[in-house]
Amino acid sequence: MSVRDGAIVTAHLSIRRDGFRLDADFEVPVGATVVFGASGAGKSTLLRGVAGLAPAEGRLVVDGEPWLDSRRGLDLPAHRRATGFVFQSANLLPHLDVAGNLRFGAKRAAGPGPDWDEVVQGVGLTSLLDRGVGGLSGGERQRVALARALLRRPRILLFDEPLSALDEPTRRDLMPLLVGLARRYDLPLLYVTHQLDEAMRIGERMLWVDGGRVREAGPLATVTASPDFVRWRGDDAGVVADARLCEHDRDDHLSRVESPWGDLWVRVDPSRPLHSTLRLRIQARDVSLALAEESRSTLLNQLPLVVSALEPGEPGEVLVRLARPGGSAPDAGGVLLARVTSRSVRALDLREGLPVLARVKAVAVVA
Ligand SMILES: Nc1ncnc2c1ncn2[C@@H]1O[C@H](COP(=O)(O)OP(=O)(O)OP(=O)(O)O)[C@@H](O)[C@H]1O
Repeated sequence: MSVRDGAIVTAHLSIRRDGFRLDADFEVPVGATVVFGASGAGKSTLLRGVAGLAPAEGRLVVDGEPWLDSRRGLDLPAHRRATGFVFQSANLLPHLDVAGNLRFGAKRAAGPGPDWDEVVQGVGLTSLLDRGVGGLSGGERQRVALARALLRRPRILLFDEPLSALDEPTRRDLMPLLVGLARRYDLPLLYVTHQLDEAMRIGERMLWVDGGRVREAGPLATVTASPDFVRWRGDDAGVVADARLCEHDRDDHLSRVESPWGDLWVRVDPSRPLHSTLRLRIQARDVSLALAEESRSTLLNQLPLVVSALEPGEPGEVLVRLARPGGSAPDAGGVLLARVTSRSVRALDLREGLPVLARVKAVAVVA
């Protein structure tokens, strides 16, 4: 299937609830968009508005089909919107076995899409079809919910914290599956989470929802490096980027990757194939700055970069924004952040345009 470019979903949703109002304008392309924000920001409300599960006003077009247009009096009910919704709890029908639950989704298929065998195999349910759902593990239950959603042949996938009730190993297992499916079936996916680590692993793009509004939207690397987002995250602030695996040094158990910040040595599972893409995260607190390269250091990763901006951080701290010399705009995802003391800023006379050496103490391979 070809990957479609451009916005597949365009929305202006206005939803009023007791004491809360969501006013969300956004566009979503094919692939995984995380809907991220604090508890109570309106993430679930936004998802329910798209699904037709919360009464909304405004306009919503999904894959060329208007689902909501208040001015024309159009408001498709939930059962006529081709959504594949997966909630935190799988909501399976307890009196049916796995196959029965899947047939329930398939019966409501909204149009062309993947067939039974493909979904059952793809989601890893072949050996579970005859099992009653009562005895399934949490991860297995979510697999069934996912397959049921796909068999509905949706035009959009809507996942509301689908992994939050699961343990960490099961979450790790399921994450690539959840995200891979959006690409495999050429679908937009809106994925609600309030956990930054999950957002960083899952998302290609991010909608940052704050106080009932979409505060920022765009590629994950751009939104998470934006000054407001960085200020909001405080000590947790950092940057994320996709990098290419170039070389395994099996003697030293290190691998070289090409990242938008420059080449880095990281610890990577040696079975990962060369040229594959890794997602890296570097937290601002793990980057320090020096003016010239010392010949010896225990730090492996020292990147020659240029100061592009200085932003106030916590009292006595400054967030230094860094870019490749003569490199791309910050939007391109090549920005690195360093959290340093105001005293060090004065001591090194840090200022815009100054070449520095960014010493990276820790690089996390998040996906
Ligand atoms: N059915 C409802 N009736 C009235 N108010 C509601 C209803 N559902 C949600 N709200 C309110 O709307 C606001 C946004 O809730 P929502 O569940 O969308 O937030 P959220 O960002 O998904 O939060 P969380 O991460 O905690 O799930 C909250 O103040 C909530 O109390």
